[in-house]
Amino acid sequence: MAFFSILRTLCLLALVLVLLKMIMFIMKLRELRRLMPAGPAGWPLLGNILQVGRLQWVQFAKWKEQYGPVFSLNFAGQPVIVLNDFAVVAEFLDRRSSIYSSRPRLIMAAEILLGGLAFPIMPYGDLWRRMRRGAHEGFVGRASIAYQSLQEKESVLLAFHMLRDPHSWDNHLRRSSASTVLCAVYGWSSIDTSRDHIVDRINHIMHRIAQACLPDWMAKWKRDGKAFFETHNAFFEDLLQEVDSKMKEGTYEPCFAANLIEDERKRQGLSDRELAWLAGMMFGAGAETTAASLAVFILAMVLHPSAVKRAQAQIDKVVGRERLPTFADRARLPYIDAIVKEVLRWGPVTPLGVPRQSIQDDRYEDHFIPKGTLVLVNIWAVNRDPEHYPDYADFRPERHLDDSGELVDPTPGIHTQGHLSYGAGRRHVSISNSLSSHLDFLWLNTGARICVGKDVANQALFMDFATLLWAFNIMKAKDENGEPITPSLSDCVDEGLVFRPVPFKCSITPRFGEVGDLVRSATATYVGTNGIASS
Ligand code: HEM
Repeated sequence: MAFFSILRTLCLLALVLVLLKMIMFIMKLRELRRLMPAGPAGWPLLGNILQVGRLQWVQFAKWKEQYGPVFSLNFAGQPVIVLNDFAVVAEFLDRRSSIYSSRPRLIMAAEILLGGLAFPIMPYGDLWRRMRRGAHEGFVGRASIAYQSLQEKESVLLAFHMLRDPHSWDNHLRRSSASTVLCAVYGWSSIDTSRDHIVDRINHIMHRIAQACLPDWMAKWKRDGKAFFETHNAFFEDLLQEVDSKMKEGTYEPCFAANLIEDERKRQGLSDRELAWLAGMMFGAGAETTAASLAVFILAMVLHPSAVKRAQAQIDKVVGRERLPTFADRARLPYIDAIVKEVLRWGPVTPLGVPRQSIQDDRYEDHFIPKGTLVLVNIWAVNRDPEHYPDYADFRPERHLDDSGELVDPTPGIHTQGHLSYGAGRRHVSISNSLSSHLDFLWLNTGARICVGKDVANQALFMDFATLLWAFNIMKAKDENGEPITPSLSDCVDEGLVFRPVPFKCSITPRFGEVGDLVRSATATYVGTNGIASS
């Protein structure tokens, strides 16, 4: 009897202690929120987690109206700040980049399941710096030009598949983006269905990585533990090994992986395992983002026939109707580059970017921001910053052009991209490409987290947009009564970190009689008449 009464007293004591600890924790959090930038009040333990909803960026934009461009949240004890306009992004991610360039440390997800080798979500540190340098040398500035012939070829193949089966346009965009990045990384010739399982597998890994940004208790798969890492590690190592063997036989195609193997072995910078993951992550980060931006382009063209008309007039003048566009036409097709910028601004496919985490205590105006704060950049809201885009809801490529039709930056002094869809991470001023790329390299010491694939992505989007607009009319589909179907502007599909428009019907038809022959003969010069990759 006495034993049970002691046990009961001990249990009660333990309960009181737990309650006391919880109360102290809640009070500490309250005090912290009081010092941090103002933000919405939340529930006692869960904080604001249940208030954000599916389209978090839209809710964040509403809170911006109430609390200003920087506000704080509490995600079950994790302090968070959200940045919502260009000025605060420049303040935190450019001027204070040495504090705000890291990523949250996700022990179970990033370190155990992904072996600490997933570069896009890796906290700032020596391995990130070495991998970023490898990626930078392979993709940024002048290095991106090496991929232009591959991108021209993939655009022709994309047009070929569109011509054959326009209804499956979304599949063609996905195949084309996957193919472009895989060929750039591993030196393959254009992919066909036999490589689909590889694309599926890398996409599967990237979806897991996207979930890695969730707290451990929200993702059941994290319990799979080390087996996940071992399986996928072997997969990435095999892909790199294939390139290495071809290099030894002298049968390889120049590509990012081959350059990495050659340079890093000389420099002893990255181990074979690290190289294998770096190459795999470039595909993972680049393919779905580009494919989703292509889908936003189709949506924008369907909804804005005047932009299609103006683009096609410029293409007809510069390229004519006897050949397909190439990169040699780019300087004389500023309207197409303006469409690239406007598609990325208007429909950012990573509306909240990739989360950052601060690495030391900081002060902003009168507020305190503790070390370890999660930093979310509301790219969607920044791209609608009314100070730079008064008519932000409209799709208007002209905003990126001056009166003579040449490209200008609608966000002068802040960002040369004209939008924030590639993230941020170093001050962008108007400087030449090579100087910019040199500065990016120096910036590695303080953190240059902006998308490392942005130059390659801009090129791919330019070439695909120019080719599709040269070849096709892209319009609303009609329903059974002959009425045009207007696709939804706001619905989107959540693919982890990437959001794309919900699938919609549209009409993609050749613009003039010779398109079919010209596209078929261009395709044949690349892959031969019998060897055309099928989707
Ligand atoms: C339209 C296409 C693309 C979009 C919208 C996009 C967007 C982004 C964004 C928002 C970030 C986070 C930047 C930050 O934290 O500030 C990022 C990072 C990254 N992107 Fe892209 N991206 C695109 C294409 C590509 C391509 C084609 C590649 C590679 C070939 C690539 C490779 C990466 C990598 C490796 C990172 C991580 C960089 C780091 O953490 O240091 N991306 N991208």
